[in-house]
Amino acid sequence: MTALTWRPARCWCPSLLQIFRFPVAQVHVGRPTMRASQQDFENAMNQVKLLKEDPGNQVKLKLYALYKQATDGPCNVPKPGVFDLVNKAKWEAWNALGSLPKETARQNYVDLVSSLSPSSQASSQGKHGADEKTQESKNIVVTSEDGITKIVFNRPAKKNAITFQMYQDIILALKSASTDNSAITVFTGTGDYYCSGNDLTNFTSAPNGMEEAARKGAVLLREFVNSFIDFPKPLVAVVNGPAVGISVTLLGLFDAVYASDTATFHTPFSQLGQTSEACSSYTFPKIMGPAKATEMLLFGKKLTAREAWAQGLVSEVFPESTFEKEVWTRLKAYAKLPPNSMRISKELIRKNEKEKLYAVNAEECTILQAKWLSEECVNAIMNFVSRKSKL
Ligand SMILES: CCCCCCCCCCCCC/C=C/C(=O)SCCNC(=O)CCNC(=O)[C@H](O)C(C)(C)COP(=O)(O)OP(=O)(O)OC[C@H]1O[C@@H](n2cnc3c(N)ncnc32)[C@H](O)[C@@H]1OP(=O)(O)O
Repeated sequence: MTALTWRPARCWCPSLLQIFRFPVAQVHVGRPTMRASQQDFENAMNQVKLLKEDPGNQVKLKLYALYKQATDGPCNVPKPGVFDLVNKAKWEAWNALGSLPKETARQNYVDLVSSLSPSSQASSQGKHGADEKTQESKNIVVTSEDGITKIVFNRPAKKNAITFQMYQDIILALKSASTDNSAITVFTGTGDYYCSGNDLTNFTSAPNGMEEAARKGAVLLREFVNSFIDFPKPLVAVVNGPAVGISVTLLGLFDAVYASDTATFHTPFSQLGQTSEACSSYTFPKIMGPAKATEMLLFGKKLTAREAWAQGLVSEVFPESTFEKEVWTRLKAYAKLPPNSMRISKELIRKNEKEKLYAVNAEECTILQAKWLSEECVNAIMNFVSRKSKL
């Protein structure tokens, strides 16, 4: 891809983007900030002018696109001619953001700029080899090679149950993967489970009281699910074993789901005194019809991999004996496809649903925040936590 000209001393303004020869930089996006204010945005624009090193083509296009989306909203200008490479690249980057809300674009701009600051780069330098781990957490392991960023649930002793920290690590991993130089992103699990869902002991640590824990949990869950709604690249689940709860409902926001024939899909929300999340109250009826969605989300029916495939939740089922080999061979081939075409086609599909998905996620989190404080939920959690002591 042609390089873009970088003039750190000059005022950073998208119209000054020229052509120059720099390798594409991998960007470690900093921990997500809360909603960015106009002042944060203006500070970030000034911070860009002070950058001493060229951040690479992809980052510059990302900055340009987020700046335009935050100031002008969705792309509203005609596409430049095929030979106008720089302006066409800028147009495509901006257009790929679709109907991303201005305030989200502003926040993402601030997050991206903050990750380019020297302190953030110092903490990430020297750690990101082509096939090395690109994330610190031991329970979420991120590697990147062959054009694939792999995000692994890595807590096999607890069936890959998701802790508070793991939610935050996944948000960070998706932000980083959205701007790295991989073509697709894949989730999978270590051990015999894909993921057993929310760590139910998350409910037992409420140092500032249950109401505060529930409020914080709802904020975390909403941001977590939004990071899947917003993810711009092809997102694939390699379901290597049983999947429970939120690891199942999130599949409705994935672009492809490949399952071993040992995988099962279980959403025991009613049994836990809880309700559906990750937009599944909208995506599951759309995917499998209301009757099948009810059996899963209300009645907690556990599906085999073949049943999940028949209901449209799973793209393809593979024999356990050949699962890993077949799936990774296929994904490495897919990762060689033109990334911009895949990204833009995904945006064409997703942009029609984004606003609806944001709204569904917000409503589900509000209802869950109340459910977590209900007697039904508290009793169910206590039963789980004390079940082994009753044996
Ligand atoms: C006050 C409000 C607080 C709010 C907090 C908010 C948090 C942030 C957002 C939350 C998002 C909510 C939306 C998500 C919903 C869900 O995901 S609901 C589904 C939750 N998961 C489950 O209900 C599964 C529970 N686990 C099991 O049923 C069984 O463990 C199993 C998965 C069927 C496996 O059984 P088995 O093969 O018999 O192995 P076990 O011995 O049971 O498990 C091995 C060890 O792993 C531990 N473990 C497994 N799953 C979980 C889990 N989900 N949470 C915590 N721990 C889990 C299990 O306890 C064993 O541990 P040890 O006993 O120490 O060996």
